[in-house]
Amino acid sequence: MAKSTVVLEVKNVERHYAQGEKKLTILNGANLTLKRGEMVALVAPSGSGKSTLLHMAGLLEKPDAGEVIIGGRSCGTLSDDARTAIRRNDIGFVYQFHHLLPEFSALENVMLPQLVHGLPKKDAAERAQQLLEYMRIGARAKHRPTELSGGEQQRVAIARAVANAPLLLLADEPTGNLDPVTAGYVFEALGALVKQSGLCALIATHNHELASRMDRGVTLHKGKLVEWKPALSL
Ligand SMILES: Nc1ncnc2c1ncn2[C@@H]1O[C@H](COP(=O)(O)OP(=O)(O)OP(=O)(O)O)[C@@H](O)[C@H]1O
Repeated sequence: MAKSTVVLEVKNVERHYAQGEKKLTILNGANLTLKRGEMVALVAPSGSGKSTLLHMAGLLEKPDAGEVIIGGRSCGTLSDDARTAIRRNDIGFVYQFHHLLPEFSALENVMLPQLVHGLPKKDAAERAQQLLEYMRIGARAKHRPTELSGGEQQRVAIARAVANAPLLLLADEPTGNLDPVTAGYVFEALGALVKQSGLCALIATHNHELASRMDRGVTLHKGKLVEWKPALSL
């Protein structure tokens, strides 16, 4: 990665969808900068474009205008292969539903991306175990997803997302499917990981309490990102 501590830059990003004859503008000059070690909440009403923004930042979709820069590389003009490589090496994704592979243990689920990355099995297993310990579920490493609680499954999913030491973690409602206490545990584990590893995270959430515990918050207003204040009722 470049020397700069800036990991993600979203610059004047626009995204429009066709709705019949009409043009639906979702992002309209969205700007955002994320630095190493930062955990930023994305709090905005349903349908305002949170997932759309995460898709742009995660190189899953291309903006209609503007630029996404990751680790100093402007991604718009890169080939599909280069974008896939950045997605695989530098970005971790966490979703509301964990999408763990049911036939594999927690440990194996965290090992898999590392094996795909070419890491020897022994090293992948060691790192996977370390990450699970870090998420305080090391003792459940041999269990399959169905033998784990929702919060435990989500912690495995987070460990898997950071297994290849990405620069950037993008999470779409990672605690949306959990009760408030479990959501708090998962959030704490995620926060500790961000601080410890120096990655940065953009986390879409409807949970204002969790959002207020992050370094800062942003919200979407008329397609632009503006600072979010915990007191604001959205
Ligand atoms: N491929 C698409 N084609 C047309 N419209 C789309 C497409 N994807 C998203 N939209 C529309 O764009 C808007 C923003 O969607 P998005 O999923 O980004 O919202 P969101 O803020 O993540 O919502 P939620 O909190 O409900 O998940 C919505 O009105 C949605 O219907």
